[in-house]
Amino acid sequence: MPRRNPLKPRSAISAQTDIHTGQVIRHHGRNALVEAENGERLECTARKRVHDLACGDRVEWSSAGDDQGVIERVLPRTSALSRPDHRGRPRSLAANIDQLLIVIAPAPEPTAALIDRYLIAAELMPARPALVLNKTDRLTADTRTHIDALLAEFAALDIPVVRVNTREPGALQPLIELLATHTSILVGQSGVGKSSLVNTLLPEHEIRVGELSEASGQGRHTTSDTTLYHLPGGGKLIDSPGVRDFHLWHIDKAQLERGFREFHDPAGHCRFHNCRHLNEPGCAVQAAVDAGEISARRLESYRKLYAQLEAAEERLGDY
Ligand SMILES: Nc1nc2c(ncn2[C@@H]2O[C@H](COP(=O)(O)OP(=O)(O)OP(=O)(O)O)[C@@H](O)[C@H]2O)c(=O)[nH]1
Ligand SMILES: [Zn+2]
Repeated sequence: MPRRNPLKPRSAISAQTDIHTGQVIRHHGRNALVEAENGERLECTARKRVHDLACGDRVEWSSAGDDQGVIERVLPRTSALSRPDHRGRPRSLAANIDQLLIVIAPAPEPTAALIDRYLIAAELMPARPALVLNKTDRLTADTRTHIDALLAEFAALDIPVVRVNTREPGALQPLIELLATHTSILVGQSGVGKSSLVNTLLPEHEIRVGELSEASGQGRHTTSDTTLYHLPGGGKLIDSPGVRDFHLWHIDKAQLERGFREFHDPAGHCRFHNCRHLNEPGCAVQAAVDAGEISARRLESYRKLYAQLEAAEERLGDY
């Protein structure tokens, strides 16, 4: 057996050999519940050098006794969802999400412009967007026509669309299939049924299992904490009231254009390399609209958002 180097302190040896990976299920400040690779959960404290921990973060942790650990480092994220804190600085809410589910319902009446904004948010995270029409039991002859046209426009952009309701047994199946193999979040207007969907999708024990022990004091979970849940039908759901309320915060013009995925190809053929697709001659995005390849409404929506960004920039410039 090799002898331990007597000059090497014990702690340094363990720090080198006892590093594991895991995922943050829920956290409260520096206290986090981490799920290890083997599925076991342990309470961890993050080292001071670990900044901006978020639910869903993949971390390296070392053992600190029975069911206790120390978060040494956050591994690079594939995506992040952040929102401004009370001082306007961005704070990460959730990480490593790969699917943004935009929930709509016959009422409150959905608007295409709102969906456009969520699609920009998805593109920037980045995450795959999908549309979930909930409350299909509430469709009427009138609302059905409007909703069908709306969904068809987005389906034509290769955005997956499912139709569900929380009232009939089995009516969530298309959503369950969409959630499997992804780490998703649900977003949408107030009243579309996001809480009802989460409550129907998650078994009762999953809602409780993420709780941090009361013993750690600061680790007490509140219903507003962002939590990562394992879904019975496969896949993971990251959820909290803050995540459900998420909408687009400040973006710049380049980010705006990235959010309109069907513009990317034609934009490469505009006469001017810095074409804004507003009213420039030789604009290939406008030509694609004229040829019926891109929806005129989408270009109009982009131009409205562009004008809003411009106005916001001018206001800032006044200071
Ligand atoms: N008819 C019908 N009603 C539903 C369905 N899903 C949810 N609801 C009802 O719609 C209302 C709003 O549902 P919530 O789950 O609170 O909606 P939410 O999106 O979480 O709303 P906020 O918490 O305000 O963001 C409630 O009265 C639900 O019972 C459905 O599939 N069909
Ligand atoms: Zn152009």
